[in-house]
Amino acid sequence: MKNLELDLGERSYPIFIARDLIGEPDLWTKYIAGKQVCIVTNDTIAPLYLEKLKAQLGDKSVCEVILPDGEAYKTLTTLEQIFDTLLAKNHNRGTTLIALGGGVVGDMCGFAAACYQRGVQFIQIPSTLLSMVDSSVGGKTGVNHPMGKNMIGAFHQPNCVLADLSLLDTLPEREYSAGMAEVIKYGLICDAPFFEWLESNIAGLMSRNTDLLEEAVYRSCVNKAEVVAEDEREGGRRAILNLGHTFGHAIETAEGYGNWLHGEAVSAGMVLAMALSLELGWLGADIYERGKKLLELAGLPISPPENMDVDQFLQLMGRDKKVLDGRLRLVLLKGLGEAVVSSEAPEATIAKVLRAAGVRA
Ligand SMILES: NC(=O)c1ccc[n+]([C@@H]2O[C@H](COP(=O)([O-])OP(=O)(O)OC[C@H]3O[C@@H](n4cnc5c(N)ncnc54)[C@H](O)[C@@H]3O)[C@@H](O)[C@H]2O)c1
Ligand SMILES: O=C(O)C(=O)C[C@@H](O)[C@H](O)[C@H](O)COP(=O)(O)O
Ligand SMILES: [Zn+2]
Repeated sequence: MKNLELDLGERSYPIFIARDLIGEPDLWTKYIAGKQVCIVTNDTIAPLYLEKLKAQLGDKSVCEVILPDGEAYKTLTTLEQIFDTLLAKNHNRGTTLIALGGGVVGDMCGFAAACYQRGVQFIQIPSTLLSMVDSSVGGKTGVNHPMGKNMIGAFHQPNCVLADLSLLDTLPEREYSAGMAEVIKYGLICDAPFFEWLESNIAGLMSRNTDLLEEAVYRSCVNKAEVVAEDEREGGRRAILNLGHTFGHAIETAEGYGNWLHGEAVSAGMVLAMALSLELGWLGADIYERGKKLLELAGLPISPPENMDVDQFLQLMGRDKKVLDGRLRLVLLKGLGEAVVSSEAPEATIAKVLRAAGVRA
């Protein structure tokens, strides 16, 4: 087992990473403060893991909310199901919510925890690679709006994160690849040795070798925890975690939530961000090629969708949460493991890079 702590003073919490962790209640149920527990999951994950989780909760008073599966349901409307159940079952401020699922369930459960009776505690049990390495850590919670990704949300940290790697045994290949996009992101933005380690081990990782997987999840969480500990609410450095996301969120919104998976859109977005960094003369062509190659070996798309045009891209990118005084701020690379947040890229250069990647003029 590998553990780490996200250091946020009195809101610090542990992240446990190993196989078969749900079955070790002594390790994690102490992070449930009171008697009441509400498990939030979805209709794909519930038949696989809900009973196993409930069996660990001994004398707790447990209820469950089973949401419809999919990014398209990451909405304010779906959230009402959680609030309706909590109220119907008389859950009070001492309740603890448990997110059992991927990033969609985690983001919604976390947001419900941030809002219910103005804030209750919650635990993250991530069940996808993406949620183990990224969304369960750091306290960003929220839902989408038809006009933009994650537009409504809150920062709300969990009490603990339980990354039980055995849950990944049932994860479909496409979803596993999507998670690899965020893993590779850490190498690109802040950890060149990790990027090189990923290059050397990508074949074993794609065949889900347990030791390699544990190491990749651990090193991803270490990187994320370090950035979040320094800048919890994205006043500055945390924005580097957004590499590829201004492009990627535009793709997800344009394509209809769920058609391009988040990790797929981020992969194509990171290639665009690297291409822009190259165009600005900030990044060597060798690093650009290595980044693209690694994403490809992870089974990820490296080009944006063919049906978008440049104006639509730029318009959607203009709604990004990092926009300041009407100017786009993009995460770009000045080298391997050296991300910067910059508003220096002229719109004409961004448009040129989009066209060069095959986006219609
Ligand atoms: N809060 C953050 O910091 C943060 C970070 C990254 C991404 N996100 C968000 O996370 C979401 C993407 O998360 P995701 O990639 O986990 O997608 P997801 O939650 O949609 O899960 C992917 C699919 O896999 C299924 N699934 C989950 N676990 C499974 C398992 N163990 N076995 C079989 N099937 C399983 C799900 O039901 C779903 O169909 C996006 O909404 C994205 O915006 C948030
Ligand atoms: O934790 C962060 O900070 C991130 O940016 C991680 C991203 O991978 C994640 O997709 C996040 O939800 C994006 O946040 P947003 O603020 O751009 O919506
Ligand atoms: Zn992301």
